[in-house]
Amino acid sequence: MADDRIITALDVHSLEDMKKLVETLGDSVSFYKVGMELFYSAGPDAVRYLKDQGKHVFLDLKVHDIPNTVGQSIRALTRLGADLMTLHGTGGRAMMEAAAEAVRDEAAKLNIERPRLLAVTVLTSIDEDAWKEIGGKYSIAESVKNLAKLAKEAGIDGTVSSPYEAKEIREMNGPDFLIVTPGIRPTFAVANDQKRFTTPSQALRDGASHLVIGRPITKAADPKEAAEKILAEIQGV
Ligand SMILES: O=C(O)c1cc(=O)[nH]c(=O)n1[C@@H]1O[C@H](COP(=O)(O)O)[C@@H](O)[C@H]1O
Repeated sequence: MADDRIITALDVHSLEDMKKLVETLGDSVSFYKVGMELFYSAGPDAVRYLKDQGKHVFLDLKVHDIPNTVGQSIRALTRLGADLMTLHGTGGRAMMEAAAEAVRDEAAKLNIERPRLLAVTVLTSIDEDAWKEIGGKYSIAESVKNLAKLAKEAGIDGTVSSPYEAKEIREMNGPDFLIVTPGIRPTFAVANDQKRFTTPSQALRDGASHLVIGRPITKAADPKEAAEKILAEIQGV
């Protein structure tokens, strides 16, 4: 049976491919991520289809702009009824505050459950060399911690970070803060472009509330079997 802590990333570029995967995975997955590839190809129908199937939806569009634009965009996205949505923490305090206010206000107007907002910190494909190259002054760990603190202060519900930073964020931001970690690789999978990654059970032990897993499931020869192996690994963690 599915586990809401596992979010499967539907990184495909058509509604048909998405539906095929969702059918294949059946009741082994209850939470899906719609990211840029699928949303830019299929639009809001992708979210609607998943909600109609009774699935939870993480709408990962990583919004990043000036506060007014972000607030209005988050307002529009709130109407789609996703459970989780992302914005970039590096957009700063005022941008995150605008988003936090917009999502609360719009959900109250529509009388719907409020989507939870997550601030993306430092992408899991970035290592220390790549971080320095783009001007990172502090270590990745310090920078992620700083963004997680700022996000909480701005009224954001959680962060997207690598599993490496989960423990410190959990200690700092408390038990209710959402810590969503991509960069998850079961022992049977290859790393691809991920640089800061660990296994599903280790990420949960370190304090992650949800794990985002894409290719280890979706590109597996048997996606349902891969999902079930992951579910077995995290049982009891
Ligand atoms: O926001 C995300 O979901 C995200 C943030 C991050 O730092 N790293 C990261 O890999 N992701 C997403 O998580 C998913 C990981 O996919 P796989 O590497 O195939 O498991 C992709 O959809 C990425 O867009």
